[in-house]
Amino acid sequence: MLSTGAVACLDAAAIAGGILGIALMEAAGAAVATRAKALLPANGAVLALCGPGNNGGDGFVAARLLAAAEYRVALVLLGERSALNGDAALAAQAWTGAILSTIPSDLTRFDLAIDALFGAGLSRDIDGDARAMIEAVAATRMAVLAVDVPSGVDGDSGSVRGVALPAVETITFVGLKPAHLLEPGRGLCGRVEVVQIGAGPDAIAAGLEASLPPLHKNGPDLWGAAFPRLTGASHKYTRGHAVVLSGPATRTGAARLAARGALRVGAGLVTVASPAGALAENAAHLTAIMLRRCEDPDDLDDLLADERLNVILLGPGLGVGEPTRDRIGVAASAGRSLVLDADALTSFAGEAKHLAGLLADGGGEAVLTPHAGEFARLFDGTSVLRGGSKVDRARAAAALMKAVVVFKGSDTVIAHPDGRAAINAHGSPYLGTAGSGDVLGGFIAGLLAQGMPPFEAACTAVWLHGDAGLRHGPGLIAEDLPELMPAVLSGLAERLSAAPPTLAHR
Ligand SMILES: NC(=O)C1=CN([C@@H]2O[C@H](COP(=O)(O)OP(=O)(O)OC[C@H]3O[C@@H](n4cnc5c(N)ncnc54)[C@H](OP(=O)(O)O)[C@@H]3O)[C@@H](O)[C@H]2O)[C@@H](O)CC1
Ligand SMILES: Nc1ncnc2c1ncn2[C@@H]1O[C@H](COP(=O)(O)OP(=O)(O)O)[C@@H](O)[C@H]1O
Ligand SMILES: [K+]
Repeated sequence: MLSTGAVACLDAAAIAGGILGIALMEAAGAAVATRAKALLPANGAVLALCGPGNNGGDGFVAARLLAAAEYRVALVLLGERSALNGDAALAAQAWTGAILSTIPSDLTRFDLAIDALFGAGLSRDIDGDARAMIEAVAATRMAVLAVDVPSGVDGDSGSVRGVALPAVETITFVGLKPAHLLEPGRGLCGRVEVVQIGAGPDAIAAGLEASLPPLHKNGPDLWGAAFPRLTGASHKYTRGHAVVLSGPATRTGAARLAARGALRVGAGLVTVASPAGALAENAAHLTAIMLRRCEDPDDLDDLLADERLNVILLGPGLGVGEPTRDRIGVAASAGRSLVLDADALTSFAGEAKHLAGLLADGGGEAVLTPHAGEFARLFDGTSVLRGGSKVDRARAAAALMKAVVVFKGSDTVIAHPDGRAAINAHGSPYLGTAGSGDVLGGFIAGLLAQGMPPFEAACTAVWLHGDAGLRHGPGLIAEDLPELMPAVLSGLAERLSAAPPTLAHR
């Protein structure tokens, strides 16, 4: 993905490579016109809203092409025509129709608005004439086609600067920007289409270079190569052994949900480590998953004497306080891969640095999976909470913890301490149900158990979890998520064009 700042570098590299800026703008405007035609009735009426920069330039090009194709076009320019510069001025020169300085009073006659007010160059909150224009159009039922990003949406954070114009569709250029995936931007974009506008591979490489550290849209392209594959020689011990710590009696369900997730996603063995008082309750519900008594930190230490237990998940239903902190201390010092969720994170509220110290001392790899509330509690008092986008905050958290951070939500961000990050858009609101996050933690543990590196394991788990949510739809409860894995994993295997694991045994 590209940051908005990188767009200028990309343009400069394209121009240095012999492509004129106006050619890029013509291609961008042509793509907008093509999509507008698809949204418009024959001879439909278009309101083109053009801003003072190159986003407006794209709007002038689209307006010209639509007028030439016999659509009825009214064009409104924010600001003075004489104030237009560079390519936008050239695009305006080629427009021979009228330029209105205010929007027409009767907006009901328009079928579509092209929103070319502000794109990558939005630099402050919108007010005055621009705000009035946006509010007037937003108050109608007119469909809006946004150029690059809906005006008012900050391209890097997805936040709204004062006011934003919701779109049914957004056409962006060369690559996705963070605002297309981060809320509230994502919800304001409608359907997003990325179009190529003739910037060559060198220019795109320059844009990506300027966008470092890399930010990805989460999906199989990012982690498919690291996804575990079975061979005929695979057996349960090659698929890893995950341990999930259970809470006390009457609070054991979360751990079992996680354990079931770990097993279904492919861990060879899964053990629930349970306090004595909760053994009967856990035993009544577990079959393929093993059960061990684990009353105190010493029991956990004993359990971990078996080196084959390679991943430990702590947090779901575990309780907040000293006993949980002690168990985390033991688990961290065992040097295994850790997944810390829910109560494990809240037990270190305001003490993120202390937790980071424990993790560093143990030398194992860790994945932390806070939702927004847990994130705010854990990082209270640190610079992590100081502004920036959700990606910025996830990156800062990962750097502080020297661990992979999965900052959950409808726009889950996965961040690595080295700065690489991914935004997940593959999911469904039906995932917002009690215990859903516990299963996600289990998926991460199950993939770590199979040897995936933590960043890839976390990205994969988030995607699989989202895929399950999309497949199931209404009526989803957390128990369904592990049981959807056979279908989800078969679908993934097809996507990766790898034979489903069972074929390897034929
Ligand atoms: N390679 C690509 O991807 C290509 C990208 N292209 C297109 O270029 C677009 C980026 O163009 P851009 O850099 O000129 O910025 P843009 O969004 O037009 O806004 C800047 C203007 O808005 C003004 N302004 C800012 N905030 C304001 C506010 N709140 N209220 C009022 N005014 C405000 C700001 O004023 P200033 O801050 O300078 O006072 C300045 O005049 C990009 O989104 C894409 O559509 C294509 O043409 C082809 C190649
Ligand atoms: N609107 C949504 N779209 C996509 N995913 C969502 C949405 N709401 C919640 N989720 C996902 O559901 C999970 C909920 O986890 P969490 O808040 O920890 O719940 P719990 O503690 O009940 O298990 C997270 O993975 C989150 O990203
Ligand atoms: K726009």
